[in-house]
Amino acid sequence: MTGAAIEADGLGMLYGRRRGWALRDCSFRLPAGRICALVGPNGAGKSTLLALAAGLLRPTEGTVRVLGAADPAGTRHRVAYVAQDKPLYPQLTVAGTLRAGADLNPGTWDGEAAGRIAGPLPHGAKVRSLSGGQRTRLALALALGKRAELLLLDEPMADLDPLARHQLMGALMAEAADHATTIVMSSHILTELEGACDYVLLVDGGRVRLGGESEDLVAAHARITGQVRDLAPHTVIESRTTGRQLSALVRKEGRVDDTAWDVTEPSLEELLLAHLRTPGAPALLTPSAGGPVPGEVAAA
Ligand SMILES: Nc1ncnc2c1ncn2[C@@H]1O[C@H](COP(=O)(O)OP(=O)(O)OP(=O)(O)O)[C@@H](O)[C@H]1O
Repeated sequence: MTGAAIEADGLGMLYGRRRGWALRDCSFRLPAGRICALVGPNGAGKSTLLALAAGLLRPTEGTVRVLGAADPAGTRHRVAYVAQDKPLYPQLTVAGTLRAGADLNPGTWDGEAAGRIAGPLPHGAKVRSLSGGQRTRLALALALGKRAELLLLDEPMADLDPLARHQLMGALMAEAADHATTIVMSSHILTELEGACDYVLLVDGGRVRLGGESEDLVAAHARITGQVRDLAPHTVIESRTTGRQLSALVRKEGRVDDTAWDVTEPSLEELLLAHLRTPGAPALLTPSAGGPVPGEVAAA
């Protein structure tokens, strides 16, 4: 098994007693080299999880190991974190910001990578005069220039125009492929993540609900349509009946009887939406994400 970029064990975060848990009982593993989509509704705990992994918050309970280190704060030089509000020094120019990136990362700074991302920006302009999307581009340029092993990106594409989004997503993918960089990217744009990410963590209500390779998570489910009948032994994530017709998304327990139903594979977006609509659906982690290895539970 490859090394883990992030390993969380019973991770919990309470900002204040009256606010309730932002994150609770989170245990999962993210193998190194993956491009992971971090999805979930507003307030699910995505930013909290990223800030814990970046070592900017200390967990209230449990642990999070990052690149093998027990204290994520001690591994910041190997991690680049782009927060949702893209904090930058407003009085610096674009060129000055890139120079600061080089000064702060001696020996590892990749000026060419940063330059490729920052290219379209007005280099003499002060950061405070940049639009939201331009600031995002600059923050991503700093993150890529750092040549980090792990990129933690909190809704990086939210304020980019579609062309910039497409281009920057391509640049991130190229970075990941060339340098085996692990990327964790939170986003609400499920269609965009589908083509780009090979790993998924779905967080809801402060807990990890789905975790693993996108392909394996999709393959563990089926969309079935046909005459209304008992769906056991499969776990129903959501279902709808119209007259005698049934349409359901199920988690497969063994083979689905395709003589009785039309069986198709759901898209990743369909799968995520179904789980978001059904907060009570049981959690599923694939073995690489720390879930049980098939057969092991029965043998135990
Ligand atoms: N600094 C903070 N102080 C107090 N509560 C906080 C703080 N940051 C987040 N929270 C609370 O923790 C919970 C999780 O918030 P978080 O920002 O991690 O969610 P999120 O999934 O990133 O949401 P969004 O998709 O809206 O960005 C929410 O209830 C939020 O109100």
